Amino acid sequence: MSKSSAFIKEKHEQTSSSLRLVEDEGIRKAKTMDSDIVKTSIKQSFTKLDPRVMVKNPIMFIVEIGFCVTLVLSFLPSENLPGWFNITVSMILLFTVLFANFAEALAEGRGKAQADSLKQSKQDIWANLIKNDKVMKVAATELRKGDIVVVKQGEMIPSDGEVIKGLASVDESAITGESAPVLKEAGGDFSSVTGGTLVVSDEITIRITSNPGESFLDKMIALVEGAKRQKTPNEIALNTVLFSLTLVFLLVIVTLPVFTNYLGFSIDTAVLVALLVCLIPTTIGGLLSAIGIAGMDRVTKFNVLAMSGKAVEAAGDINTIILDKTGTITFGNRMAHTLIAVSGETVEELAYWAGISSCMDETPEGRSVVEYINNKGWFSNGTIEGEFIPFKAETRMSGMDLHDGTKVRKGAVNAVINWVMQQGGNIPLDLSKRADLIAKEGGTPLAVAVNNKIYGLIYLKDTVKPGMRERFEELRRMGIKTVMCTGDNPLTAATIAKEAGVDEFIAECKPEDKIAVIKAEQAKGKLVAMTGDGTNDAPALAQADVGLAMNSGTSAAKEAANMIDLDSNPTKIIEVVAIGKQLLMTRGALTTFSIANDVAKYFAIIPAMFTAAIPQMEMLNVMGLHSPLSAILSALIFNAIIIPLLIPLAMKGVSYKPMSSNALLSRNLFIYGFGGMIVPFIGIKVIDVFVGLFV
Ligand SMILES: Nc1ncnc2c1ncn2[C@@H]1O[C@H](COP(=O)(O)OP(=O)(O)OP(=O)(O)O)[C@@H](O)[C@H]1O
Ligand SMILES: [K+]
Ligand SMILES: [Mg+2]
Repeated sequence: MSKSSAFIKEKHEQTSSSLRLVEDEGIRKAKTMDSDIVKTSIKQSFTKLDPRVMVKNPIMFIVEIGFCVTLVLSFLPSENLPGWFNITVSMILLFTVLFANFAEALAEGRGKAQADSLKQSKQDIWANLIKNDKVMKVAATELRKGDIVVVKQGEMIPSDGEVIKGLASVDESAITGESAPVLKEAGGDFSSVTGGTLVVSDEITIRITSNPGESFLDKMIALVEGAKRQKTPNEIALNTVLFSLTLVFLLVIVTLPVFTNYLGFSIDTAVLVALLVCLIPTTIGGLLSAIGIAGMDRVTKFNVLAMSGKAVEAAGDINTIILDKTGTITFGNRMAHTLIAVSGETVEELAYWAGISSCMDETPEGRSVVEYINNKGWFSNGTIEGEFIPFKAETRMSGMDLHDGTKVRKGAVNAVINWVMQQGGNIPLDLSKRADLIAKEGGTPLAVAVNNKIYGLIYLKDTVKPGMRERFEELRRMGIKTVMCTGDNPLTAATIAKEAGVDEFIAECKPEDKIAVIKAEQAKGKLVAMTGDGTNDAPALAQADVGLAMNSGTSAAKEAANMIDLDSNPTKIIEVVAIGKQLLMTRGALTTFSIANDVAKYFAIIPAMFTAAIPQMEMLNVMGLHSPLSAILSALIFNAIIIPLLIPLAMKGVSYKPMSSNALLSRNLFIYGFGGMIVPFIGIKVIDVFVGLFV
């Protein structure tokens, strides 16, 4: 095994333990950050009182108006109410709004802190720009798409790009927080590099792929800062429902005095305001945006960058996951393992042509072939004159057209058979039997042919990552179907699919087939996630509802996806799905809780409002509250303090265990619906005992 492949394998093996480490470190960092975040959040709670900001959250805006109205009233004489009542209501309302603002600021806080530390890694970087064969020192900020730069050991990579020459280990900890360096090499799926990361060994030539201000780091900063946070369609829909409900209550409250006047008594404005605030869904109104922000933040803590909240929510509803095989389910370092000659050809002859077909093939597969036969002493790069035919997912072959007219190809067995037959060649009788033996072991056979003759097979070996079976089992329990789509042959695909425990597989997939599979699922009304790393995965990543690209992958894949896993661990889609589900559930649970809460508040406020005029109403005072004024204040205070009490739940999310959606739904309805009715009865009663001491 070459140094680089051993390195990649070790890296993959570290992933699961490093995941845990990243989490621990996250907790430690979070502790030191927390008190700062709380301080700024308290400040923010006041600055967010600005009506121009508040109006974006209509429910809390109404509470703010209520605060203003009762504040003004407290300076005016009142007939029925004691002088302190208006100002007390006004202050409780002010705190209700402040608590909601605090929740939002707190949720935003961590991202802002993270953005600050990312900005620090965006210091001045110099680049060695290659122009007209000369090297020039320029500022990284002047680099444009298409520029070619050389980065040496100890230098920062000036901007995002694709390695076009060489191989180097790169420390990406500025972005991923992971200190072990990763290997970057030209060709294949490990070629993209990110600006702001450090080359720790060797030297690479890079083609820049982003213009100033559009780099990955820029996007990442904007993202964690929440600068461009947009409400998701789900959030907008829920907001609309909640606001409509609020308008209905507003209408009821505004028309109430008409009825009471008719009945011959009047209700004070402060009492009406209190009733309105208790009835409108302030709990969820105050926590809604915090829930969304915290959900995104949980994804980031797992080292996954989600480009939008919409993607995270979609992950929560995913029915099908499409995975590619190489580099996703397997380690992705398909390496030449053995050469097998067919129909009486010698291994040396096969090795010679395998070498010629691969000497310019910069893919990891191609390089591994050259390395393998070099190590055996079968081949040395002499002067081979010819035109290189690069590997394409469409042809599934690569090779050389030599200047003397000889055509050499290696590639997927079927592809090479077709190519040889087109030139009138014969297919060796023992070829398919030997290819099948390789495939049955989960290896990838590549046939090697020269003109119309097949010389034999290259056995490319790849290993399934450990723990896959358990991870896919977990997905099954969540009710999610897994489909492996691979460009490899059906037999290899079947072996790997069985070993990894995926539900279905599709072999000999070209990029457009991967899209077709996704579209077919989507047509059945399913939400589809796709994980991949290669350029050939990019169109499918874009088509999927959730596209998770590996950070190690090509920039095409990363551009197309709406999520990037900085640790390049494809099974992290499971965590993203769990976080998405948790986000949707948390929102649902707190909405249920918020609306169920109102029931208890009716029983507190309504009898209190009417007992003076209609003594029989006292019957409804089931809670035995001290006095009408104490009842109203207690309900209002409960309504306010339930917001900060629920902040931890909004931020952490309700607990999630893999089970069917129906089971989850009834469990949550019970806890948050039933609990939402019981808790305020107790809460209001307890508060009333205290308030009753004064009122
Ligand atoms: N460098 C190469 N030269 C020739 N043939 C290759 C080369 N690399 C891969 N192949 C052949 O082409 C097939 C498709 O490869 P490709 O990388 O497109 O698969 P893929 O669609 O990415 O599949 P996977 O899901 O396994 O990642 C391989 O199974 C192999 O037979
Ligand atoms: K309320
Ligand atoms: Mg691939």
